[in-house]
This record gives sequence, structure tokens and C-alpha cells, in this order.
Amino acid sequence: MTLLSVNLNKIAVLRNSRGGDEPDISRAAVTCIEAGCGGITVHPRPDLRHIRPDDVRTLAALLRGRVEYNIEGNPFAAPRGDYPGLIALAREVRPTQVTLVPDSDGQITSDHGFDLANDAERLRPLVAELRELGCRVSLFVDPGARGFEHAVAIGVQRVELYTGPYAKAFEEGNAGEQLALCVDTARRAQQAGLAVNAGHDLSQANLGTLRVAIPGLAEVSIGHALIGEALYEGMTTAVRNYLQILR
Ligand SMILES: CC(=O)[C@@H](O)[C@H](O)COP(=O)(O)O
Ligand SMILES: NCC(=O)COP(=O)(O)O
Repeated sequence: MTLLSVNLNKIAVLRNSRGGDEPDISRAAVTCIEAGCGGITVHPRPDLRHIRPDDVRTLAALLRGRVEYNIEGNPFAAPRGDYPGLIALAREVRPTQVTLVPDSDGQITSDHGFDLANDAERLRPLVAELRELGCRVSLFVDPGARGFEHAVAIGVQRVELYTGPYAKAFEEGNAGEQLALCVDTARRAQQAGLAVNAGHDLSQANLGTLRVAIPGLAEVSIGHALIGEALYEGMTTAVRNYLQILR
């Protein structure tokens, strides 16, 4: 079964808008876990706009031994203020998985993956350190990405397929081409020896089609849509609805 990892960034957005501790990240995580999710994802950013380093630490203690912990982010973003950098956070909390994402500072959200042929060498020492720490390493990649052998050669175990273009096409009623691209990319990654995750703008509407089309999809990380849907149906129901889709 495909593992559902709930991204809690948007809970932190709401909390940070007023200061204080509500809505509480830990309570949200526990609610998702009790509803049956297999993992929690966070994507701390240097501008601390949502998940903060202390959230990363608190969740690490809460999740250990319960569900997978996936931390996403740009490993090359320089430390700034309270943000010590992605690799430094991984050293501290040793999550189950670190997903490396090449987003630049100030980006509204992630919108592209690595160029595997060109980026592999500068990623090599980071991947080695993360593996040494006991973390599984995944790289965010575009639909249509090439050069999975470079990822395998530096010790990467998974890729996360950027599903934003698929989600947009789905919403516009013409997902066929983007879906085919995702399926082809996932198949080539799997053939190279990588497991395949997927994420970005996945929702209860578009997940089922993707899930059926990609055999062996290891994990989906979902935040924006799920937290929005939870406003209407409650978080427990939203998580259970996703689990039903992933069955
Ligand atoms: C890599 C990815 O697609 C997600 O982690 C997404 O970028 C969520 O980050 P934000 O919540 O900051 O948009
Ligand atoms: N890796 C994708 C993720 O964690 C959540 O992305 P989104 O559902 O917030 O677009």
C-alpha cells in the first residue's frame, strides 16, 4: 500500500498568523496518526514562514517509533537566524527520510526538481552524510526527468515525483499527457532501482487516478489540499478518505 505522509506546513501557517501555539502542530500530528496515516512531512524554509526548527525537533520526539518522519528542503540554503540549515536539522533529529528539493529562497512553493546529471556531484557528499545518519534519501524530480542512474550512483534511494503539473492539468480536465509523463518517469526511476514517492498539489480529487496509474508508488506527501479539505470534513475524516483512496 502507498504510504500517506501528511504535510503539516499549513497548520504552522495558521498558527504563525497570530503568534501563540494554536493550532497546535503536535495535536495535528497525533490526530493524523490516530486516523491511520503512515507518516508526517514538514518542509522548513529559511524564512520560517511556517514550520520552524523547534517544530522539527518537537515532531521528531513525538513521531519516533510511531510513524515515518519526512523532512523536505533545500540542502544548499544557507543557515539564517534560527534556521540552522536542512542538513544540520537532519543531524539533530535523524528523520526517517530527507527529501532534497532545489527550491530557491523566497519561492512561494516548490516548483521544480533536480537536474540529476548536473546536480549529482554536489549532492554526493550530502547524500553520503544523510545515509550515514541513518536517513533514507529522496530527491525531488520533475515529470520527464532523466539520468536516474546518477542518483543511484550517489546512493539516493528514492525520488519524489513533482505532481504540480499533473494536478493543474487534472483540474483543467486534460490530465492525460501529464499523467502519462508521470507514469513513464516513475517506471524509468523504478527500473533504475529507485523507489518512487509523489507529491505536490495532490488532493482527494486527483490522487486516485495517479495512484492507479503508477504501480508500486511508495509514498505520497500531501499538505495543502488535505488541510483545506479538513476545514470542511475534519482532519480525521480527511486522512481516512485519503487512506481509502490509497487502498
Ligand atoms: C516539495 C513539495 O512539493 C512540498 O514540500 C511543498 O513544497 C510544500 O512546501 P510549502 O508548504 O512551503 O509550499
Ligand atoms: N512533498 C509534497 C508535500 O509535502 C506536500 O505538498 P502540498 O500537498 O502541500 O502541495
